[in-house]
Amino acid sequence: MEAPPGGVDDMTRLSYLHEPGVLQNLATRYELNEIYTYTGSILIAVNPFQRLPHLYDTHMMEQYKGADFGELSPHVFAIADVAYREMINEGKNNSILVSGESGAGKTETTKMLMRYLAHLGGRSGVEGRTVEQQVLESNPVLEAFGNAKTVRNNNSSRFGKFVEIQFDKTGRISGAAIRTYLLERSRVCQINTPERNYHCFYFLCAAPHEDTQRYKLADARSFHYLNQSSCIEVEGINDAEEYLATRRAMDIVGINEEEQEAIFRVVAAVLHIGNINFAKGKEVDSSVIQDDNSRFHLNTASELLECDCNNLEKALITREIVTPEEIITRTLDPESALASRDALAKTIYSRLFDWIVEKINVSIGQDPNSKQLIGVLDIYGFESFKINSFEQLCINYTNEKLQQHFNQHVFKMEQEEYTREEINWSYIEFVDNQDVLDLIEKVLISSYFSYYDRSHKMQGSYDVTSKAK
Ligand SMILES: Nc1ncnc2c1ncn2[C@@H]1O[C@H](COP(=O)(O)OP(=O)(O)OP(=O)(O)O)[C@@H](O)[C@H]1O
Repeated sequence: MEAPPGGVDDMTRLSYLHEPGVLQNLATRYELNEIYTYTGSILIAVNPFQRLPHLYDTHMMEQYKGADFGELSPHVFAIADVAYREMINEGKNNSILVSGESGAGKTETTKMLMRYLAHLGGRSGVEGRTVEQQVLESNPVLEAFGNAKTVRNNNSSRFGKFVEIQFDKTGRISGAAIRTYLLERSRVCQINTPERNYHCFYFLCAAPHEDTQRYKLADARSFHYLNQSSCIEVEGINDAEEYLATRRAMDIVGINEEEQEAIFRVVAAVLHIGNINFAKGKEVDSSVIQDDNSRFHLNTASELLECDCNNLEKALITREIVTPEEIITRTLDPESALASRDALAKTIYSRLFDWIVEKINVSIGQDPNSKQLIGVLDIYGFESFKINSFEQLCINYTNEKLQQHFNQHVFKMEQEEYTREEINWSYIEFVDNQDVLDLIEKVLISSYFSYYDRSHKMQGSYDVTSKAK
């Protein structure tokens, strides 16, 4: 049977279900501005790289509300609608997994899903900060601190996110929780052209003068953590406007003025920390603050962090080694002091990010009585660069794990359907990635336990119960 000229909207209807056929079908539909296509109950979205407002307006939302799956053209709203109706009618909790490589459109898709769920479960006519409004406004805040310009995407999320939306008995949104995973910490200290560091650094450098003065900030180009890349400005992002927009979004999610001040103080402190340099000290393998300029940044960082300047200096140029008998303080050579400076900056920044997420969660509030929820998982896709680090290992392992879950779920579903319809079926061949998972899980888990054993024996506190924990 010939494929229709406009392609098919469900790829299970393709006569030949192989890679060229799938790609051809997606390309044909894309040419006609049809960015969504089903494969059974899965939705494939092809990034349009242009705003298509008619696809997501209220009129469109209303059309998909309660419509049978497959009755209308494939759409992300249809997926959310199924999840919502199953929850209401069958009391089933559902999670929607949004996956794909960087720049594929996961975050945009997640936003559309949340907007639709907010439309279904929102309270019309309620003034002020509603839960759904807070959930939606958490996006710009999280994006300011967790997104950056990368080679592939000007607004790339550098963390994974699971949003759990809770509903009350009547199907209204009653609470929400945001969990984030694995923020890319290395970006805080190391970037290459044409990428940027996290947006918030540039937003803050472009803030109104009285703000930059308060944090003793100058042009973004004067900070080491930003000027390692020649990319400072991004087309389509107005950093000064985004700074104000981020502040407004913070107001909505319940981060008050004082807390906002504290957050931006920490952001500025990280920039100042990055400009502290070291020279060789008099002793062997020791270092000192390099010059007046570095001392200015050290003093400013300690002022902003409200910590003692001498202690901060000591923390950067020495290392404490804790042994069972005593604490040994060792001086660091300039190279090690730089590594210790960067480690401090990364830790402060990632803790700030976690604090912001926690703050948003407290402010949105969870509904302890909610028995019904829909989760949306926006997780980074596979990554493979010229040089890959531990972060890529974790990201790719997560994806392999999700792939395994997906295989099991889809094949189980298929097999149940065949049994239900009394169709004779034989085992379906598929690429099973269990070997990859075993390689990582068995090696990592066993080495974790052997490390655990050794470290506890060393401290003399090893016992079977603590191992079991
Ligand atoms: N449905 C859409 N409509 C219009 N533009 C879109 C859509 N989906 C994606 N885009 C465009 O593509 C860009 C990248 O999308 P998005 O940030 O969602 O990708 P991602 O898969 O989340 O990437 P990363 O993993 O790097 O965070 C968006 O900034 C937007 O310009």
